[in-house]
Amino acid sequence: MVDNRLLCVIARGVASPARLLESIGWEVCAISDSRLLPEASARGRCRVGLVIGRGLDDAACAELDALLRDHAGIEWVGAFDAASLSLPACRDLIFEHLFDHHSLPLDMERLRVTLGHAHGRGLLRQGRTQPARHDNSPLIGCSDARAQLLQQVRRIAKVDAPVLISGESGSGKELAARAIHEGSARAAGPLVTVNCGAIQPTLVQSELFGYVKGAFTGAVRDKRGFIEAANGGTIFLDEIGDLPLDMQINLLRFLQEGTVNRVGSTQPMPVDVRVIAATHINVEQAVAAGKFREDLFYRLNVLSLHVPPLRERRRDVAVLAQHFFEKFSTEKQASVKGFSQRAMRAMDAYAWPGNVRELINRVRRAMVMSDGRLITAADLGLPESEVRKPPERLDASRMRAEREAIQAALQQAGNNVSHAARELGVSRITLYRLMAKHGLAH
Ligand SMILES: Nc1ncnc2c1ncn2[C@@H]1O[C@H](COP(=O)(O)OP(=O)(O)OP(=O)(O)O)[C@@H](O)[C@H]1O
Repeated sequence: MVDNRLLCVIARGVASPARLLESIGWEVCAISDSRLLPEASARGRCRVGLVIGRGLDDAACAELDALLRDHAGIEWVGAFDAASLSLPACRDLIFEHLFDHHSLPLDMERLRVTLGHAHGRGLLRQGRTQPARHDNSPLIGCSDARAQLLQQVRRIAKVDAPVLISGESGSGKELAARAIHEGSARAAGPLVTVNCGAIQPTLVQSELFGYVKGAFTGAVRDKRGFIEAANGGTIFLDEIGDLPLDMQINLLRFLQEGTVNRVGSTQPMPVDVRVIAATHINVEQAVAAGKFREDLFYRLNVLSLHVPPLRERRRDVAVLAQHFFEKFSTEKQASVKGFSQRAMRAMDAYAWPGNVRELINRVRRAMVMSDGRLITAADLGLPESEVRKPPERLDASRMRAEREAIQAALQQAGNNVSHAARELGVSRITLYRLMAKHGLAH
């Protein structure tokens, strides 16, 4: 991977950054003038950048802010002195643009590890910039869970049996039902969606099965129900767990016989409808509690599909957020240009109890509320999350453990190398060699 280990360095207040970074093991491309940066990154090999700043002021931070914003495709790491770090503008830089930051003077070993992680992240980012949309599915995402879901949807669409979709509210059950219908042989027929929980219990029967003139007061003419309206297509019964028990038996009869009886009529009417039901409750538990008919459960659950909650497919979060950001940007002339790194981290860390629906609402609201160029975690109404450090590489942790053990042994032995070597179980010569390796002067 040597060919990609080019480090673009912008230094402010540091005389010779290339010399400072001699031992880093990367090819260093020091940029003295911001106009040279596009040229350097255009060489296409530069995935990681390092900003070194000593004695920064607000103007220098503003210049760096513009520069980093223009080169957001590079994973930037920062290194600043304590005075710069105390500046709010410098802290904003860190949170808006940087993958990680260090304080000066540099700990070369730590920096080498961070740059390695930044490089790895750059590679990952390359693979995920475009959401997996080549399949033309309305289900946006790039996680393995979403790929599996699509595969199941395709299989289920090929057969004509009833389907029971489970999943938390807002996770995309209705969207999955639509995808099944649209991928099935019934795609040219209607898709009728009924929210069973939203219909008054007294009206469920007439809404689902229809009625004939004179069936009850107000039935002034014949009316077909939702099931008949879906003839030749699919009926999607959302929140099936809310269907009253006495209605469940009628639905079961329809599933068994393929006919409906309008209220007030004894004439069964054949209908050709595929049923897809969905619920956010655990139907097996509802069956055990006597709230859902077991026979209906088995009749509906011929094919089952589970839509995982968003927190179990975190890789979809950024892609979905970006998708809806772009969608709403075209709806109205938005001044916001995207999400800040901090906002991305906050979304990544959040549990999304309301799933995709909640994400859509938060993005839409943030686009209205934001008064900056980038959406912040606060605009999204999310708590700021700590920077999640990637796990340390094994060789780096071995090095760190070795150095710490030597330092501790030397300290305990009052810097007596022979004593420390004995405590560590190595020869004096070996300890001298190790001390030199870790830059521990005696
Ligand atoms: N993978 C996805 N890609 C794009 N949009 C999605 C995705 N999943 C869900 N949505 C959108 O999120 C919103 C909620 O999804 P949907 O209505 O399908 O959820 P649900 O599980 O049926 O919710 P409920 O149980 O509350 O009815 C919808 O606007 C839907 O279009």
